[in-house]
Amino acid sequence: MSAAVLSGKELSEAIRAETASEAAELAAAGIPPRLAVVIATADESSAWYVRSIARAAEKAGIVCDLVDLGPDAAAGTIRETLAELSGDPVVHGVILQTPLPGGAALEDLASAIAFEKDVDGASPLSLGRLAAGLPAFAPATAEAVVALLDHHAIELSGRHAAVVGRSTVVGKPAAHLLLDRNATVTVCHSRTADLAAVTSAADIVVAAVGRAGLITAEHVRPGAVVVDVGTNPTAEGGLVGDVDAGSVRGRAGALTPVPGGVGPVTTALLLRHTVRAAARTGGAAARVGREGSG
Ligand SMILES: NC(=O)C1=CN([C@@H]2O[C@H](COP(=O)(O)OP(=O)(O)OC[C@H]3O[C@@H](n4cnc5c(N)ncnc54)[C@H](OP(=O)(O)O)[C@@H]3O)[C@@H](O)[C@H]2O)C=CC1
Ligand SMILES: Nc1nc(=O)c2c([nH]1)NC[C@@H]1CN(c3ccc(C(=O)N[C@@H](CCC(=O)O)C(=O)O)cc3)C=[N+]21
Repeated sequence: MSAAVLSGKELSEAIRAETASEAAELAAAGIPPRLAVVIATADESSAWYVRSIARAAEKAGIVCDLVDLGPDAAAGTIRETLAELSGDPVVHGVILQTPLPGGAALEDLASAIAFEKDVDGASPLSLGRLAAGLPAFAPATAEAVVALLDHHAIELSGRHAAVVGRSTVVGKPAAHLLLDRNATVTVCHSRTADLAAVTSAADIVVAAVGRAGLITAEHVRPGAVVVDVGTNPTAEGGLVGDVDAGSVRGRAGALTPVPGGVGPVTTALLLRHTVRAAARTGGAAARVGREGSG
């Protein structure tokens, strides 16, 4: 048996096409959607993401500003930059890349991102609302995990999902989204005593750790669905996941590839969020305009 390949290509292309047409409408209405990417890291997987965002934004007709503060930026500088972008009326979306310098916490700095511009759902307000089941942008990666499973018609309700990783960017929000879909969720992390025992009891394993090849066949129950979120740079200049695809492929029922799985869907959803954020400010401006002239 060889696991089915859960590609993100078709889904990401569909989201990008829809996003491009919404962006064109907004631009025609005088509201060109604009995303600011704040970078304070030399991390190679972040660099992959930033390149992917910039390329996809250009194709979708979204203006993308890369604000690179350097890997030694002080937390105060990052915070001020986020506050400034939040106050800039031509910017509709703001994302702060992780990891952050000097152990700064994303959830602390991201509180400087205005709620309506928090297109990667990183601020405590967005995350709190997500956990409470209230409307907010979900972190694009966590949303991509569920969107990719939905796209491939994988049932979530009543199934046991093990999420490996508990970051604010992926693990925790992915657990909330899966819970919202009536999965029974276990969250694992670096102190989990027997990782293989937990993950091999699950129907769905989501790996979001950042360690190449951590998840091997012994972590996976025969026929389980495995979602590989990891994007680990290789010495050859490529990307590999957290899943040892060579061994897991022969045991899992389905597996997302890296590259070409969760990554492209993440990028597409971030751009969709940006366009939706722009549409909302546009709607508000139009209302103000009507009220002003009426
Ligand atoms: N494809 C995509 O769209 C995206 C990919 N990524 C990639 O996903 C990966 C994870 O990213 P991110 O969540 O930001 O990373 P973080 O470093 O913030 O979090 C990693 C998590 O993995 C846990 N962990 C570390 N070692 C182990 C272990 N041996 N066993 C079990 N758990 C472990 C950590 O536990 P603890 O909390 O105890 O330290 C932590 O919760 C990275 O490769 C990143 O590049 C990220 C976002 C989007
Ligand atoms: N606040 C924050 N949110 C993140 O979501 C976040 C982050 N910080 N820091 C870095 C990691 C890493 N990450 C990736 C997303 C997509 C690809 C991606 O699109 N990869 C393509 C390959 C690259 C390409 O060909 O475009 C693929 O998997 O097919 C890679 C990496 C998001 N991250």
